Amino acid sequence: MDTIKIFSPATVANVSCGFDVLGFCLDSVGDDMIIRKTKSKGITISKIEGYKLPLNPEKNVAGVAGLAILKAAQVTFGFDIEICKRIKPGSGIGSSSASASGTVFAINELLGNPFNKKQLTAFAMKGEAVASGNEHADNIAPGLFGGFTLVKSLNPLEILELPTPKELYATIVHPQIEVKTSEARALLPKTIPLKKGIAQWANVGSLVHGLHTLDYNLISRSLEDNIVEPHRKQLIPYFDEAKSLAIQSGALGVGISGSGPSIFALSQGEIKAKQVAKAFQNVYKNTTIDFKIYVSKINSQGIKTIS
Ligand SMILES: Nc1ncnc2c1ncn2[C@@H]1O[C@H](COP(=O)(O)OP(=O)(O)OP(=O)(O)O)[C@@H](O)[C@H]1O
Ligand SMILES: N[C@@H](CCO)C(=O)O
Repeated sequence: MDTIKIFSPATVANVSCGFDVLGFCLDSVGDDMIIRKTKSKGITISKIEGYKLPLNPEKNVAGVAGLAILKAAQVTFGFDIEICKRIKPGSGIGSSSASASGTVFAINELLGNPFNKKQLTAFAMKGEAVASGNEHADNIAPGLFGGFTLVKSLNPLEILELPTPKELYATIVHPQIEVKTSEARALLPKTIPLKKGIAQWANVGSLVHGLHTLDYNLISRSLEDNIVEPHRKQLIPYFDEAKSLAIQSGALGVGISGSGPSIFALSQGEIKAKQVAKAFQNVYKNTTIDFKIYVSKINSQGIKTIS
C-alpha cells in the first residue's frame, strides 16, 4: 500500500477541570487527509484545501509530526501530505492536533504499523508544539486512542484510556473567531491558590469516577473549572450567556473547548444535546458573530482509515 486516505476527527481538550490532561474525541467534524509514499526522502505538503496554512513542512504541524516519525523509522523514502481541512485553525477543537495525529497515524499504517499509539502520540506532540509553543497531548491522545483519555504524565509519556459512556453526547458551538492557543496560554496565572487546586483535582477524580460508574449526576457535578475558565472566558463573546442557557436546557456541564473560542457541552442523550444546540443558536443568532454548531457522539474509535 502506497497511499492512504484517513479521517482525523476534532477533539475537545481540558473537559473543564482537566487542563492539559483530559480530552475526548468527536465524530461529526474532522479533516480528511491523503498521504502518499514518495521516492525522495523527507516530507512534502502538496495541497491544503479549506484554510490557508503553510505548505512548508517545517512550519506546518503535519510536516513537523511527519518528520518526527520519519526520523525514528529511518527509511530511504518519504511521504507527501494532502489535507482537506474542515476544522478551522484556532478553533479550540484541535485543528492543529488533527493534522499532527492524522499524519503520524497514516504514515505508521503505510509503514506496516511499527509504532504503537503511545509512540505516535510522542511524534505528534512534536508537531503540536509548533502551534501552541509547548508540547501537550490532551488533543492528540483522544484522536489517536479514541473516546476519553487522560494524560497521566508527559515524561515519561503515559496515556490512560477512560470509558466512553454510550449515552454521552457533545454539543459544540464554534464562534468563527480565531483564538491562538499560545495567546490563550499566556493569559493564565503561573501559580494558583491551594484551595482552588484542591477543588480542581477533586473534580478530575470524580469526573473519572463518574465515567467509570456511568454516574451522570456525578459527571455533571464534576464539570467545573475555577482555574482556567475565569481567565479565558473574556476571549469568547457571550460565553456566560451561552453557558447559562445550555445548562437551563439540560446540559450536564458546559465549558471552554481547549483554549477556545469553541464552547462544549456534554449531555445525557442526543435529544438533550440537540436542545443544547438550540440554546447555543438562540444566543448567537442575534449577534454579529458567525458561528457553527455540531452535535456529536463521543467517537470511541478515533482516527480512521477511509481507503
Ligand atoms: N496543519 C495545521 N492545521 C491547523 N493549524 C496549523 C497547522 N499547521 C500550523 N498551524 C498553525 O497552528 C495554529 C492553530 O493552532 P492552535 O493550537 O492555536 O488552534 P487549534 O488547534 O484549533 O486549537 P486547540 O488546540 O485549542 O483545540 C495556527 O496559527 C495555524 O497557522
Ligand atoms: N490544554 C490546551 C489545549 C489547547 O491546545 C490548552 O488549553 O491550552
